[in-house]
Amino acid sequence: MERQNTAERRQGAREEGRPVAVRLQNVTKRFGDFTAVEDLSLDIHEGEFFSLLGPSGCGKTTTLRMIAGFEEPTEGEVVVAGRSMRGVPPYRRPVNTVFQSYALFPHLDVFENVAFGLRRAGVPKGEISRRVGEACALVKLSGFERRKPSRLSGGQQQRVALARALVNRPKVLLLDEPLGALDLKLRKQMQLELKNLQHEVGITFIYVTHDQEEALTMSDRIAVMNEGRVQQVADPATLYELPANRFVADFIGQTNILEGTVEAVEGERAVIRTAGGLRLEAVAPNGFRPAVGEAVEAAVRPEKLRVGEAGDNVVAAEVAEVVYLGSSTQYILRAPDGGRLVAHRQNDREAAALRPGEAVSVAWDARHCLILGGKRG
Ligand SMILES: Nc1ncnc2c1ncn2[C@@H]1O[C@H](COP(=O)(O)OP(=O)(O)OP(=O)(O)O)[C@@H](O)[C@H]1O
Repeated sequence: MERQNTAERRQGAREEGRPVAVRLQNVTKRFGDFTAVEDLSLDIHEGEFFSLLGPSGCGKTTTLRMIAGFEEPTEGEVVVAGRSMRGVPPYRRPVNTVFQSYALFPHLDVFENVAFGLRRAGVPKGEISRRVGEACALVKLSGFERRKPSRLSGGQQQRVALARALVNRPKVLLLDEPLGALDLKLRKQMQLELKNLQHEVGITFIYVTHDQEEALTMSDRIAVMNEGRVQQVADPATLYELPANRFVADFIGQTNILEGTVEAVEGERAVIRTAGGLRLEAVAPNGFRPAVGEAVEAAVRPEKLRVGEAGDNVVAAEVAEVVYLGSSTQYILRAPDGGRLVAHRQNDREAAALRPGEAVSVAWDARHCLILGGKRG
């Protein structure tokens, strides 16, 4: 817990000075006796690309719907641009939502789909024309204004949905898995486009996804959620390099978890003994200090494991499985204590591939082996 707070403080320093666009203050949402979101507090800043990331059912969409006004918190407060949103209906909030299902009007062309809200609001014709033109240009749909949605690709339809949300000039854009219906290649392309677009318009984006790679690619900061609770809020590199707990370490990327008992502690460094008798050096960053005798878990990323090289921790292992991944090869290794380790090695022409059954040594540095705060959670 202490580590999480330190990471948040560090983040806070970087975001300081930027006004808060959306503040969630001790927000809880219950459906009957089920708690979907529990005591959630977050500040999202103006111009930030902020993602809510977590597995299915962790409460991301419910959080977004409370900001949009489709749900009211059971407890706590949603504040947008300094104003409490309690009792404010969705259409009066300075936010707009883009959903995974684009919900375009099939009988209207691109221009009219984008213009729809402006017409209803009685915006003068000349201004509608100008603003729709600008919004279409932003999402690279100039020239498509007279096409019907049925004659657009999935990616283009999603761009229409974006243009429609941006044309009202919201302070905050809420995006609920907006790329979920696209194939992988288009999805990757749209991730970069969305990030560029956000940079260009400077609007706060709050993005919901269960895809960690997507969140890492696009976000300034990410809140990782599980079972209705925020686990850690940090920028992508901090989440990856300094996960606050086992859930975050497992959810963001791949990781090896080593269980052991603390034998010695000196400053940030600690020595752990695994149940199978391996002696490992590790670090406990961010002020967290394990006690001697404490049962802990430590995490080390597969790409930090070096096969056949030296390091602070060197373990004799046997290659159990070799998985070719294109740019890298994944080695599943059996350690002498019976543990399983995953190592990644970049492929290059010189390095001969290892074979199952081969005996190897595997090494990693103590600074890459992070103690996660034990089994207290
Ligand atoms: N109206 C509702 N009534 C009862 N339970 C609900 C309601 N809305 C959501 N829930 C429950 O709250 C939990 C969180 O749902 P939510 O949709 O916020 O999750 P999520 O993280 O967005 O998941 P997904 O990625 O699957 O959309 C789920 O267990 C869900 O079943």
